[in-house]
Amino acid sequence: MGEGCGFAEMKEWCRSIPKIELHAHLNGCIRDSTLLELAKELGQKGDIIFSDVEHVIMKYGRSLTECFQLFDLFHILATDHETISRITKEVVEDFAAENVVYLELRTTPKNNIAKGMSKQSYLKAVVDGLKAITSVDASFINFSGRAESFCKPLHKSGTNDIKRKKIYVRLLLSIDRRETTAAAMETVSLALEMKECGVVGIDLSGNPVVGEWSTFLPALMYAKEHGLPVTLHCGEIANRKEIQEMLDFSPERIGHACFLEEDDWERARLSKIPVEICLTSNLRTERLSSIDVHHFGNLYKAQHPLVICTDDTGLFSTNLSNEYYLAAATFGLDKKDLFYLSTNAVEFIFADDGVKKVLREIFQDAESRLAVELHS
Ligand SMILES: CNc1ncnc2c1ncn2[C@@H]1O[C@H](COP(=O)(O)O)[C@@H](O)[C@H]1O
Ligand SMILES: [Zn+2]
Repeated sequence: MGEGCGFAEMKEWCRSIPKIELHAHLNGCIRDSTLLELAKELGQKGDIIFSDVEHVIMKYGRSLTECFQLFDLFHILATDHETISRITKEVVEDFAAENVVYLELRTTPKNNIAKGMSKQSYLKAVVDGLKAITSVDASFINFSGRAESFCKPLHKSGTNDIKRKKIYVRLLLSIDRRETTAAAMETVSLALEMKECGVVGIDLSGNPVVGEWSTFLPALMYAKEHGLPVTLHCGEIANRKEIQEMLDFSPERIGHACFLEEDDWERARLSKIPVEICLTSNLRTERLSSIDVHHFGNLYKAQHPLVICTDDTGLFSTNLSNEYYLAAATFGLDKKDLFYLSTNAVEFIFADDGVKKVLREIFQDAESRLAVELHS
């Protein structure tokens, strides 16, 4: 960490600077308090045994396998449309509260016949959650399109209230590795239909030991052909063949990248593919022996395009400010380094140039405001 700067001061700096979050899964970011409340309700209905679930929710360390068991539980707790809207609203409010100015929130649209849910109605519930946000100014709509009326925000911000946090939110639709080619195609078609509601790209995620690359490729190619950017969970486990196939696909970004080998990195370096770095997630799921050997160190030194992200704030009890702090504390970054790391992330977002322009202005304003600290 930068010399002459105490822990508390650095933590406050990480919280106060504007930040960009590009890798956060909706259901992985549910507040513990909300999960407990939902679990209590289901416990009272006799659908689950609350004491068992409470123990699992409050547990600190989780293996990668346990994470996916836990997602199955989260999906039971947050199944209906109302709950999806509620968690969306809360997650955006939480990111805005720690000065995230642009959030690309990803989520897997789900078909659930028992709940009368289709992928489309799931996404509508997410958008309803965005519309319901009142405590911060959330901008999430591409106004140019035909779905405008469906997406109209319900609440307008008060123009005199200069203290209100502002956050741009865009959505990535995730394909779960358990899904079939047809289901993956359905997600990509939905993303194309819902572009005007702020959907800006596609993600491939889910348990990395499940599924085959060839199953998802047709849908991902379809996205590419229609100009929809793609980010892939790549190399979360050591699967050499799949990592190479993923790099052959040339996604717009990759997440994790824990198990790339030297020649994979050579390709990644040449193509300058931005990497979404999730330090706490990788540490907790034991993707590396200790944080100081994380590939962030070498990539940062090599000035490779990087963006610090959380992955699952709820699951890993973290937030974006904490991830910036962890990077500083582990790799000796100072205030200025962190600020420019955050600023550079603007260039890797999937939203259009109009949003990029606004974000660049937000960072320029912050740079002027923080000039003394940045240049001391
Ligand atoms: C820990 N590392 C990870 N690796 C791979 N996929 C992950 C993940 N963390 C989360 N997800 C993916 O996101 C889903 C939860 O959010 P949504 O239901 O989509 O909102 C999980 O079910 C999983 O598919
Ligand atoms: Zn992830």
